[in-house]
Amino acid sequence: MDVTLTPATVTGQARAPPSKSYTHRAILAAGYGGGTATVHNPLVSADTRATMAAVEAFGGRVERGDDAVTITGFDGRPDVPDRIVNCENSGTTMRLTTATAALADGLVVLTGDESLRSRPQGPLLDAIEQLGGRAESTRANGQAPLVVGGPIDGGRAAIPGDVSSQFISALLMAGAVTPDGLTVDLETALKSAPYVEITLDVLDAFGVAASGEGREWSAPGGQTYAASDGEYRVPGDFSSMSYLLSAGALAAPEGLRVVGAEPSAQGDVAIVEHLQAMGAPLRWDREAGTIDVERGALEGIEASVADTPDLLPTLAAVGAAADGTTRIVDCEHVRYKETDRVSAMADELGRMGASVTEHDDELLVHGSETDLEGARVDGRGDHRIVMALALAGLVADGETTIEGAEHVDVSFPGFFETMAELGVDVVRSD
Ligand SMILES: O=C(O)C1=C[C@@H](OP(=O)(O)O)[C@@H](O)[C@H](O)C1
Ligand SMILES: C=C(OP(=O)(O)O)C(=O)O
Repeated sequence: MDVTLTPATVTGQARAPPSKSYTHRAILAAGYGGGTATVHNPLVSADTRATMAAVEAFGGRVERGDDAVTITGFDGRPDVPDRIVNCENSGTTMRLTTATAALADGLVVLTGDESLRSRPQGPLLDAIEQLGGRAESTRANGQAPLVVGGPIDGGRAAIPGDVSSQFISALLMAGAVTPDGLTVDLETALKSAPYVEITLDVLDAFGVAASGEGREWSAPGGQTYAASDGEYRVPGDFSSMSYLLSAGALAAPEGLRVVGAEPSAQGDVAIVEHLQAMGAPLRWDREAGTIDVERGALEGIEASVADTPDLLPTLAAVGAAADGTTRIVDCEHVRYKETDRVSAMADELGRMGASVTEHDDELLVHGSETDLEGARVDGRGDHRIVMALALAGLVADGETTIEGAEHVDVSFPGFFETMAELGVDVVRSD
């Protein structure tokens, strides 16, 4: 599906979708449990449905209700699935459940779509082998399809910290139910570190201890996952909110309110400070969970995405409409996502007339709203590229057509409906 946008102003109120990262972890944590847990306010999207299906494949039961998912877990001992585990487009699902597979007494086959089959899994496979499990890439290239099995008892594994934090999250989640517990030694400094904090936050809510700092992270073994009173509530998603808040900063002369913005461990709350630093009037009432933002005279900033890789497409798009240079640094790991997002944003914003310079670990966007021109752009089959290009389309001169707009279903299924409710003319075509 293509979506065509014309310049617009936005106003009114929008609800933040539930957090994708918290939802994945809550569903899998409940899956590791022995009893039943209800996850309230879950994100139901293509990626989280893949995690639900994986929990079912490992022997859990997942029932979807109104604004809740009820899960009966497999009690720390996953079945050997009678089917492949299809992680679709979701890196989080594949990494988290590859470690689950290492607990199975047999072999598990994990795969995904073309994008996921090109993303790095090698360090996690090596770690599982160090722990005595079997972990292979069928093409011997460190990518899915994967064949993984165990059961591992725990132990100690060394792994790089700068490819994906999901490897560490995965090993801690699985390590807690091993007999011996699991310690991860990082060979390089951790990137995307707040996502490991999200993991610890969810584990804590399920009564599971894990800890670490710097280069050593561990989960004692023999633990049981159980949510307090069998209930867990997912907070709002700040990566998804980054598009709504940026739409306000770019195009809401009368202001825009985002609700569902309660504080949590998400590193992507940094979008609030980035937009303020760029000059957008923005107020976050943490108690009420509301953020009010208005259009501002935006100027370029320097921002590190070491901890917040998913903000790169948003920052690049806003930077393209801000005056001066936006310098996005520490971004090499953003190349290992659904697509190489550094080069995708450089190319697609370039098609809209922006001047963008790409380096290995840095993206320089030389912005000016008056230079952006509507164009036909490729969403690269990547939800975040689609949503970021929609932001540029709000302020570009003329029509912007985004190809592959349906991919927003991965993390923010109602994105274009929300934009339309805020006043944007969204025209869909095949
Ligand atoms: O654990 C998670 O929920 C995520 C971790 C990050 O990936 P990396 O740790 O691979 O950078 C992030 O980009 C992804 O969208 C979600
Ligand atoms: C990279 C992302 O997710 P995942 O790694 O789960 O595919 C994302 O949501 O931007």
